[in-house]
Amino acid sequence: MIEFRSVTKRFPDGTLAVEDFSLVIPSRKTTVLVGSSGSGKTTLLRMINRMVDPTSGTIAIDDTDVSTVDPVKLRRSIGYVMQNSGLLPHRKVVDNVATVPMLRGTRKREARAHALTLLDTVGLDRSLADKYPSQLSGGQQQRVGVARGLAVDPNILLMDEPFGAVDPLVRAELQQELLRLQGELDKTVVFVTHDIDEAFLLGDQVAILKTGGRVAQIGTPSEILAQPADDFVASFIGADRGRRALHLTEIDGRRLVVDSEGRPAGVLAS
Ligand SMILES: Nc1ncnc2c1ncn2[C@@H]1O[C@H](COP(=O)(O)OP(=O)(O)OP(=O)(O)O)[C@@H](O)[C@H]1O
Repeated sequence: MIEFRSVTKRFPDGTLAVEDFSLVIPSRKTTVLVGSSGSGKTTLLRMINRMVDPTSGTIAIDDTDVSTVDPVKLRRSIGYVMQNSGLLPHRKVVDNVATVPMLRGTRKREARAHALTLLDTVGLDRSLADKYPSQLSGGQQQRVGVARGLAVDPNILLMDEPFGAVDPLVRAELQQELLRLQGELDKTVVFVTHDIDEAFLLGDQVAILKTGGRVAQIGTPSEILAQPADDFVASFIGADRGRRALHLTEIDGRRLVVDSEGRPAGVLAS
C-alpha cells in the first residue's frame, strides 16, 4: 500500500503543484491519477520514488516513510515507465532492459537473459533485442519501456502517460496488453493520464484531480460514473467527447461502460 498523507509540493519558483493531498493506493491494484494538464499528476507520481521530494506531508510505502529510504535504492526498486519510453538511444533494446538489474548487481549474462524473457512478457519478438530504440516503432518502444520498468521485478510500477504519444490503435492495443499483464503480474500500478476513457478502462481506483492536486473524486469507475461528485467531475467525464459521452449500462448482469452509441468502452467489476 502506498499512502499520501497531507502532501504539499511547492517548487522553488513558488509554483504550488500539489496542496494537502491525501490518498491510499491499495496494493496489487491499478490506481489511475487523471486530470487536466498541470493538475500535479506527474509531481505526485515522482514523489513516490523520490524523484521529487514533498515540501510537507509524508508518503509511505507499506508504512515506511519514503523520506527515510535512500533515493537511488528506492528508484531502483520501483518500476518507472514514461511517455517517450525514456530509452537510452545508444544502447540496444536488450541492454536498455538489462541496465537497472546490472546496476543492482546482477551479472550481465543473467540480466540479458532475463531481459529476453521480459520481451516475451510484453509481447515483443526477441529478434528486436539487438536493435536500437530508433529502429523500433513508437508502440514497440513503449513496450520496451514497460519491459524495462518490470526488469527488477518491482512490486510497484509507476506509469506516466505511457501510451500518450502513440496513435489511437496502438494505444488501444497497449492498454489491452497492460490489462493482460496486470492480470498475470499483480503489481501495484500507479498510472497517470489526462484521458478519462483510459482511466476508466485501466483503473481499479480512479482519482480525478483538479489544479493543485486537489482531489475532485476518488472511486471505482462505476462509482464515479454512477455518481459524479460535482459539476467539475460531471463535465470532466463528459468533456470533449460530444456524442460519445460515456455512461453505464447493464448487459447480462455485467456492468459495461458504453459510449452514446452503445459501443462498449470497458467492463466494470461490480
Ligand atoms: N520543476 C518544476 N519547477 C517549477 N514548477 C514545476 C516543476 N515541475 C512541475 N511544475 C509545475 O507544477 C504544476 C504541476 O505539474 P505536473 O507536471 O505535476 O502536472 P501534470 O498534471 O502532470 O501535467 P501534464 O499532464 O501537463 O504532464 C504545473 O503548474 C507545473 O508547471
